[in-house]
Amino acid sequence: MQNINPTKTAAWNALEKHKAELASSTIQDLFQQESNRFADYSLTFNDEILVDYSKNKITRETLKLLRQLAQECALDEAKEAMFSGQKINRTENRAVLHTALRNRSNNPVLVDGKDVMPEVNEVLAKMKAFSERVISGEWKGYTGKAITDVVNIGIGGSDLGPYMVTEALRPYKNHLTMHFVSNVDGTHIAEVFKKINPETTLFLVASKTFTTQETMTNAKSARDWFLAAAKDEKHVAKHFAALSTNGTEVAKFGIDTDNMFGFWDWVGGRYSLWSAIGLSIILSVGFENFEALLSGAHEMDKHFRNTPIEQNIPTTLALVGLWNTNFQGAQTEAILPYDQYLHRFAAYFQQGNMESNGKYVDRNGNVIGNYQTGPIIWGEPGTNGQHAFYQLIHQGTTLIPCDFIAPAKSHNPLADHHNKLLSNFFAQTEALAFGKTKETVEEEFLKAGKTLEEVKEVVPFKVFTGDKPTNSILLREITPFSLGALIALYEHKIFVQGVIFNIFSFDQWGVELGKQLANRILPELAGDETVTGHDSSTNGLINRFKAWR
Ligand SMILES: O=P(O)(O)OC[C@H]1O[C@H](O)[C@H](O)[C@@H](O)[C@@H]1O
Repeated sequence: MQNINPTKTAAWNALEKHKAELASSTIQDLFQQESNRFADYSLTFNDEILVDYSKNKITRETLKLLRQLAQECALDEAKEAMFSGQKINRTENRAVLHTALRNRSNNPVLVDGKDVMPEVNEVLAKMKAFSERVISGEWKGYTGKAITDVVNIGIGGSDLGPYMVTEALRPYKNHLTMHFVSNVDGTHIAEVFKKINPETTLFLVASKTFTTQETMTNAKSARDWFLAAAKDEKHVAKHFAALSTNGTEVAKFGIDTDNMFGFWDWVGGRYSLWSAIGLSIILSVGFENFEALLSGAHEMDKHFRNTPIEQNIPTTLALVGLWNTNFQGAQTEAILPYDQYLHRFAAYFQQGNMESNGKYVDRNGNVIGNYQTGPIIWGEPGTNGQHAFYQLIHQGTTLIPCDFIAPAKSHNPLADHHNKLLSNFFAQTEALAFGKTKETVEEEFLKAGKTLEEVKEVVPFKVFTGDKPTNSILLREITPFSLGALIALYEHKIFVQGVIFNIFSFDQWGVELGKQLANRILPELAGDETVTGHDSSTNGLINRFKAWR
């Protein structure tokens, strides 16, 4: 992977000039100039996912220059470095191979000269056998009863991915009730304890490192709660499994390593739902559906690796996103799924994108001064968002590019709900792009029998400038396969942007300082003594906490 400052490329320079030339055009103008924008600026994956990026302020020239930028930043070489197991996570000296976890072709993938596929397949086979026993009821708890509830204890990548997918695939669910505990706030696990029975509950302790404070604290409380009922430590083996890379810590915690499902340091936490961390997904929807999820992602991996840049969906979305943040002034990106089952999708990619590309130091170790790296990611399912924050997207002073995502086919085709839902999706992207002029507002008033004199004060507030960029991602249906492909699409989008930003997308040093300071503060919270070792604000807060608790 080369270390190229994107702003030093010829393409970046040309994009700056091009941006100035386009400044006076609106998205509406571009639609008037090009009658076929939809056909020319949309791509289809596998006849299952349509990506329409026509409602962005881009032209053929914009795309040509953005593609040139990707080439000048050696994107193809970086892609091959990732897929072939090179240690592109240089600050941790690790390969980045979530693609190997879903490598359904089984072609060898080498890390340090060793093919990782046999181990990947071995863990998959172990998860299959285990999940079948639990789902069928053959696996019994300590009083001989079958498992009814599964509690995944994990945080960050060991929670967001499996939780998001489990929710997204609810239509494929079996009888097991799933719970996800992440927060170290005792409330989170205490509320789950109220709903479960120790005799019929299986705890999955999901942690890549098996040292994460929140997860280990929750796991210990789960164990204490379980033993309060089961009494005998030997019963732990029937009710606790570990999903981790750290066998030593798993054994120390007291979980039978027969019940451990391993993965490897070349799986990033936020890219780990495809690994043993996906066991809760398998328990919820069955192994076959998990395999279909892997297959969907694998198809997207092949598309990303092999499709020329002009038709390459993740690359195109990455380039359009980069254009919006670095040349159009956007700082955030909203992800707006018009599908209730995808209600954690934005939260999942908040970690995916912001932990990967929220970096201010480039691959040479220099502070980045003159371009933006990862955007702020946020979002909520439509139409809820429409009644909450869309006001600002339509009429605020900040530009917010949005991804609208929806399935054509609903899993719950109730009366006309789905047409209503989708009419909102289409209408929003139309409204954001084309707006509403002063003339139209006045015309509407005239039609309603008002005079222009009567309404002149209110007219400005009813004008929509439009010219707001959106991507529309329409899926035929949310299936395990299409969901796998959709997730992989976003993962690769993040990768492409990270390559061009010249940053390391697969480390996360930015989360460490807070943890370090919390470890220093924790013992200070124990006694009643006044704390004086920090700044006045931190001292003041700690001391008031001690007085009030
Ligand atoms: O899976 P674990 O080792 O418990 O890590 C859980 C999470 O914690 C860390 O702070 C990282 O920021 C995340 O990337 C990670 O997913």
